[in-house]
Amino acid sequence: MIIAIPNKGRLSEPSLELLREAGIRVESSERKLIVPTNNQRINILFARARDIPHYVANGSADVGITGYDMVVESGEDVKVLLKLGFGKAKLVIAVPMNSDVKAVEDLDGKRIATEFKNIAKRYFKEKGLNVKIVEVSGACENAPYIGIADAILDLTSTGTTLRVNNLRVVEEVLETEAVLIANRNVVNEFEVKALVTSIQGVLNAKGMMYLMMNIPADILDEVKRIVPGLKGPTVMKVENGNMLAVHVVVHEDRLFEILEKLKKIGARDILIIPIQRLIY
Ligand SMILES: Nc1ncnc2c1ncn2[C@@H]1O[C@H](COP(=O)(O)OP(=O)(O)OP(=O)(O)O)[C@@H](O)[C@H]1O
Ligand SMILES: O=P(O)(O)OC[C@H]1O[C@H](OP(=O)(O)OP(=O)(O)O)[C@H](O)[C@@H]1O
Ligand SMILES: [Mg+2]
Repeated sequence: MIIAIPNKGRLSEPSLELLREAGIRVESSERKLIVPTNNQRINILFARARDIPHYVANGSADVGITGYDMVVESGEDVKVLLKLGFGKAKLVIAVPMNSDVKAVEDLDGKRIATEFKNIAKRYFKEKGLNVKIVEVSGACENAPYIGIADAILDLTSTGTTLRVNNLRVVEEVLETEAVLIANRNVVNEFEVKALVTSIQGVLNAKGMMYLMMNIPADILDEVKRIVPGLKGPTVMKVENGNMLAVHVVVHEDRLFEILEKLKKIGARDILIIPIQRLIY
């Protein structure tokens, strides 16, 4: 199986990291075209995020990681298998602060600079607006100031770039995040399914902790109220005395309040271990 992942840019490191967590490590550090992994049946194809939908659709790679925006822009017919939770951004239409444009409808007859010409064309066509698309390949925010466009269609996440360039959002067009995509002919293959299970297991486990503790048997009901767990806690008898060992999965965000409550009602020997994979 060949997995295409971005060779540069914002999605590159997080993609490698996610694969590492899912047990797939890239063997060679050189960024060759196709690189083997610790798994004999898996190779990595390093490519531009923008090209990955095409490579997956034509079978050069079986699966790939890229931005959902890139999938939509490419128009390729690939299967989106998983949302990956990183590379989150919004594709927005923005204009200079002092522009007269209040709503998208005011853009009729105007020029829009973007790296997303297909999405832009489709969007304005559906709205019945006649605009001129000015294609740029980056640093789109400059376009209104150098006089080549009246508005831009570009990605924003923290909003910093829009702010420092004195631009305001008129409309949100698309929400994007990194996705795992597959060629439609291979979605049912064992390796592809195994990859989905592995990555899903990693995503499910994010922030989840395995909590173990010893409790006096008579506080079990109270403990269950504090930590219900996935399907109720696992309860085991401790060999000596009237103690129980309780194991339960909790989200790390809840630990702050949970631990104090558990301690207060008599839980002790509390151990907390991060969970690497969680497959429901
Ligand atoms: N500000 C952002 N916040 C979060 N994700 C982003 C942001 N900008 C881009 N992305 C995501 O990362 C993907 C790749 O963007 P990136 O900037 O890394 O490469 P690029 O600009 O398309 O390529 P190039 O390196 O050729 O300029 C985008 O398609 C989008 O899905
Ligand atoms: O809301 P923010 O956090 O400021 O992010 C938005 C910026 O991020 C992306 O550019 P990138 O940094 O990838 O540079 P590029 O134009 O070279 O692709 C995007 O095109 C915006 O310019
Ligand atoms: Mg970019």
